[in-house]
Amino acid sequence: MTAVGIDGIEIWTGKLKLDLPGTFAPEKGDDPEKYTKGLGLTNSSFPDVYEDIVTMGANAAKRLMDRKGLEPSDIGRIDVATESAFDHSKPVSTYIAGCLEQVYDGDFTHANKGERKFACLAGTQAIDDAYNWIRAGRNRDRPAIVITTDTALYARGDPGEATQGAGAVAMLIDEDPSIVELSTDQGYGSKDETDFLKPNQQFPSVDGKRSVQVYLSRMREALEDYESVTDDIELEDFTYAPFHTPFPGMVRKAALLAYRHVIRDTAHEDALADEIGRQPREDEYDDREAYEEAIRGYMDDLKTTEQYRTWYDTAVEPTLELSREVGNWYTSSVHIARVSALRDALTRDREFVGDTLLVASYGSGAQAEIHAETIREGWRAEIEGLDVDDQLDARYDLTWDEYEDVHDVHEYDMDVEREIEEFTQPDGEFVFTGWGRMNERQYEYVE
Ligand SMILES: CC(=O)SCCNC(=O)CCNC(=O)[C@H](O)C(C)(C)COP(=O)(O)OP(=O)(O)OC[C@H]1O[C@@H](n2cnc3c(N)ncnc32)[C@H](O)[C@@H]1OP(=O)(O)O
Repeated sequence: MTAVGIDGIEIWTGKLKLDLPGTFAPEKGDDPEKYTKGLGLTNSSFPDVYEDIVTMGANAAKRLMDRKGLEPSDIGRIDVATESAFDHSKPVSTYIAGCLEQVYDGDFTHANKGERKFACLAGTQAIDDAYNWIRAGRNRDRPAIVITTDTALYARGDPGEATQGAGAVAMLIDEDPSIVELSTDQGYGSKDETDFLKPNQQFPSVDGKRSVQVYLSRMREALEDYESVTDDIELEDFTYAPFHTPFPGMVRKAALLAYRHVIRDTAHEDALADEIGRQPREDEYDDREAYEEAIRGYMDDLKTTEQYRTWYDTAVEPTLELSREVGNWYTSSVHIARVSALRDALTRDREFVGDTLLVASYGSGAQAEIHAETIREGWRAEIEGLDVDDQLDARYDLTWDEYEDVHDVHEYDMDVEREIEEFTQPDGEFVFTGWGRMNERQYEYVE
């Protein structure tokens, strides 16, 4: 079977940043370590006044097409995954295609375009759609572009305000891919939940604490489902485990649960038995409460063991590197976790071809999905070509007052009467220019 997977990746970060321990924490009267140690975040990216989900997505896609030497007529499909769409009918992919057609010869007339929604999970689902379309032989040898793009903003004063972010990832899905091949095996955990939702509103209604529990429950179900269709998971089989990362502290919780689950009844559990005992089994306890208490005690001990720390520091911690610097990018979040892992492999000069990633995606509302990916021959050149560090370094560092202005500018229902100047100069990129006669958002390319 011909391999299908991710052939190219480009990232576009919002061009502003908010320093969480330095600027946000003092305003909120919080200890800065709540952000750096608790949530695990240093900065959040924000869009400048001329940026939005279309400009960020189009800018990432243009970089991808230029890098890969592609013209619009080469592309068979453009899918956008977002939970920040401003149009209930016209998909964001048409706006992005319209931007790209301003700068390339030819057009995307014969490309199938769409928009995928399932909170932060939608990007992974859009990759699935592209994969299935290629596997079904309907692609006429053409690749698909999948774009994940979000302005992850919460209402001012909501606890979620600490976990905002903005950015886009563009990925080329193709046969014989350069970066990773996707597995056919997948595990799902899915339930109707009301933990985080946006019923006809821009900012989420979110029950933050519950959303954390829902994430963990759906991930456990997805892992069990994945195990049911594959051989038992061996930790050694996966070099990295990129998770959906709303904030790194969330992944710290998920990774510990996953580790406990995977090592049960294995030599890893036996190896830890002298130090922290064996995992509590439910049938050893009189009631559920006592069992759960015992599990909590075991987990507290487990996370301090050298065995666990070594696995976490090698397979999980490196996937959090970009997230710490940019915050939650919703649909892009798991995809920047994968990029962080690949960048770590590059830094360590790993012999990486043929290694496997265990990729765990999640969307509120709620569904988790787990699959494996195998590293391909061309990964190194693709990752070396990314300029993420330059983009992060170039971000404008907002003061608190500027942050409030930027949040207001991007709130759809707020009429900002005062003129707010852009903080950065657009340079070789798409920008938002205003509204057209049918209330459509309009864009231009600035040289
Ligand atoms: C959108 C999705 O992807 S859904 C899945 C995740 N959900 C979200 O992202 C929802 C949006 N976010 C939120 O609602 C909020 O930001 C939350 C719920 C994540 C956190 O809310 P808060 O109540 O402000 O923070 P909280 O008091 O729980 O502190 C966060 C962490 O920092 C820790 N912390 C607090 N102060 C400190 C400190 N001074 N030093 C070290 N750690 C600290 C807390 O103990 C907690 O860690 P723990 O959960 O491991 O105990």
